[in-house]
Amino acid sequence: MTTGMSTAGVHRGFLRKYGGFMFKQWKEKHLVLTMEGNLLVCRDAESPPDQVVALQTSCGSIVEGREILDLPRLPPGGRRDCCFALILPQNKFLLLLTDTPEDCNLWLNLIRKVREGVMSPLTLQRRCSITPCITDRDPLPDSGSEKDPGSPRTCEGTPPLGQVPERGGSLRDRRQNQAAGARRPLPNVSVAPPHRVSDCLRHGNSSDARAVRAVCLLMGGAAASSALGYLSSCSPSSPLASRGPEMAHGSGVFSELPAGGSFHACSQDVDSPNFNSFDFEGDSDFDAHILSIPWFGTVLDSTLPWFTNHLIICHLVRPVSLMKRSAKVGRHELRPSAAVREAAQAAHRFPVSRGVEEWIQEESQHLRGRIDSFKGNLPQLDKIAPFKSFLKLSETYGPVMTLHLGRQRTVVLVGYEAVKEALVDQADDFMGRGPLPFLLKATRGYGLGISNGERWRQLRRFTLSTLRDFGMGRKGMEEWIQEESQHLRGRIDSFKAAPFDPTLLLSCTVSNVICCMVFGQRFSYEDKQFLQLLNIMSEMLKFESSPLCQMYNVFPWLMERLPGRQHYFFARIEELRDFIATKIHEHKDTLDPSSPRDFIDSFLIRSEQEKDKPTTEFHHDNMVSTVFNLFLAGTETTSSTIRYAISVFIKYPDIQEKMQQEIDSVVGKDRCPKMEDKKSLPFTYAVIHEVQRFLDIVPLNLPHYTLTDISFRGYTIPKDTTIIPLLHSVLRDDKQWASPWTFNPQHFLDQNGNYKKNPASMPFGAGKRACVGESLALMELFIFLVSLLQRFTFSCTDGPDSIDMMPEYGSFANLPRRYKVIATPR
Ligand code: HEM
Repeated sequence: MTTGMSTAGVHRGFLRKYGGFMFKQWKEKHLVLTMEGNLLVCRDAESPPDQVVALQTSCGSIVEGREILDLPRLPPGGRRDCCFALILPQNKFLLLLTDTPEDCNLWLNLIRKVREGVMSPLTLQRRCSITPCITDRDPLPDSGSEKDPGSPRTCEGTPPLGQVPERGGSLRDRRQNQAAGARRPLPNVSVAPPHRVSDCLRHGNSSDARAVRAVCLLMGGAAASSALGYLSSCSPSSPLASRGPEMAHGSGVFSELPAGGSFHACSQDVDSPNFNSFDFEGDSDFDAHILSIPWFGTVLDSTLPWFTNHLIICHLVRPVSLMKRSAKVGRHELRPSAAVREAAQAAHRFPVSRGVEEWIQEESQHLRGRIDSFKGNLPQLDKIAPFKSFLKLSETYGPVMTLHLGRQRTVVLVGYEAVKEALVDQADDFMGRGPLPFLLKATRGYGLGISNGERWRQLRRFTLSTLRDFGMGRKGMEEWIQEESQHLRGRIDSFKAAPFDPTLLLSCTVSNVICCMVFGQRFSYEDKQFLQLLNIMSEMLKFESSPLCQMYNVFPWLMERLPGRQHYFFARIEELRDFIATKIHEHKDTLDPSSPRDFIDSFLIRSEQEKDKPTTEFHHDNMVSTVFNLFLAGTETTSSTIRYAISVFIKYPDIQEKMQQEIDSVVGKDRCPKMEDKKSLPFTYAVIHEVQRFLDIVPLNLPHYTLTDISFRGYTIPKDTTIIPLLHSVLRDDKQWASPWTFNPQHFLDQNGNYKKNPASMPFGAGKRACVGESLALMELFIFLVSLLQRFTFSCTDGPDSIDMMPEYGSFANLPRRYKVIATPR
């Protein structure tokens, strides 16, 4: 635990906080004692305060640990003499626990003196002899980002971006950092303060003793009553003391409830860390998980009613299990609604009565309010296509804007200039990958795609060099693709110009290329296991863009416990992982270290070489998950792009015809196309790039992440900020494209009809984290599409007008619409 320090204005430090009427769990909090005599209780050093205690006006008294008669159970290592409580108005109190008695005394002395006005906090700072860990900025709630010269502009409805966190270090260190950051001021748009729940039963603001009892009953019963008892007995000045006898410990309806510690004795499920993360005080795992994947979180609004209902039921599960030990409480004749009663009974076979219903309803309103505050800017976003909203918001807030997607601070970079400056010019600063709960689960946190730091560096270098060794972007790979294109054409021939859906077939074709590289083999298009795996991958992509997956990314701990289709998908993912593990096993059995056949062989050889290195990243888990990454990322992206290109051919027959003429004149109808031909096929190559630009398959990019505080365009972006380099805005940037919203191959052609590169063509991302499969994907797109047009003309039954070029937007990927196509041999 860090201890507080002060010089220039603020006393900062960590204490553990206990607040509200019932004891739930000790939470680590960041406390700030300000010059004005406010004690700010923050989630962490960067968050705006969850609670502000004006010591001179709001703190009725201070009670030390030894005076507390019925102290709730302390966490491991906790000591009574490290504890004290601030008694606040409206029956609230704040219980604080430090690591050491010295810290406790320090905080007590400072707080007492400030509260009693013996010293102004300013004087205190001068006298205080603690090691300095200071800020020269005042983090009062109203000092939001308006006063913060270094934060990217914040959108309306957003809590202010936290100031650069004070990560230890001296004032001099930080001044140097600031100088280096060359921060510049930006006016802040009006900022909604974080929502606060007032008059909440659970938080004890109500003066209705009956209601408070119900809250105790609902939210923690026994422990809560003990806490109330403690307050009554240790603080005669507390308003609680005048509450009446039934509120005092040991009296009235709670008299037979066990002591505070018994709260922890309830079922394991209820006591699990994840369950306890149901904390509506804004300081728990709940916050940590909520909307960590920004675009997935956008469904929260629409799913809120569902979520709230479930929360209430979960809410009940806890008290009901506690009531088992205090059954006499039942004489209040509380009766819940049928639904709630059913859920409670199903969970615990315990009758609950009706009066609770109203309180639950009221509580649910507070809960909704509280959840609203968690949503940050989410209500402002399009739920299906959040990238559209980002683009719109940037018209007001500029190309570098801060949003809070849920509680996750997120900086969105809009337009080619901003994205290129970040990903390319400041590649080192922006190379972190943001955490994606769904992918974390699927990969168990291993593998290239999701990792950071040394693991990522090692895996990325190895993957790139190994894929190149096996021909990625080279002749060897070209031959594989040519061979695969023959299989594809043969298969399409077999449809004899009848309409067919090319989706699965194209997945087979593209996946086989990856399979050659990774597993050293291709699969027949009839292979049942192969088709099964492709089905899983396509289901996964759909799942990733679905509201269910978004729920998972927002509330993984909850969705893990609730029944639902998510478990089906995770089971399917396990099948995919099992398949990979089996292949690895087979490779081990047949490995010849002097002659690696594919990616897996190379990985096994490297694992063997590093087997005595304790920090090696070349182990089984990283191997399975990296192969998983390649298999997944390399299949659906490329095959969907080919499918979209076929839709373009049908929609614009003149473009198709022009390409065919060009191909006929350069490659002819019989020779296999090769990459070298692209120089002589400028129109064809331009169309392929325009297809990628217009499809915009990964509009938000994969999330990046700041691994340290960084300076960008004069702003300081704190560590642990999610970065969205909005690829959609780059591919539609009107400064870079003549007609960004129209399909126009001229975007990639100069006046002489030669192919012209455009640096804003970034469908693969850019910089250090850019797609490792870019050259492979481009080769596949070129060879497959050219060889298809050599042999077929594409159309559909309902004619070009029936083709909708707008993809099906998803929160993760934009996928082309599915059509039955007709491939007429030429
Ligand atoms: C049209 C096809 C493809 C598109 C549009 C595409 C797009 C992307 C994008 C936008 C990223 C994220 C870049 C960033 O974070 O800034 C990415 C990452 C990645 N792609 Fe692709 N990709 C394609 C094909 C492939 C193929 C064929 C492979 C496999 C060989 C592949 C493997 C990966 C991997 C492993 C990553 C993660 C890289 C890392 O985190 O360091 N992709 N891709």
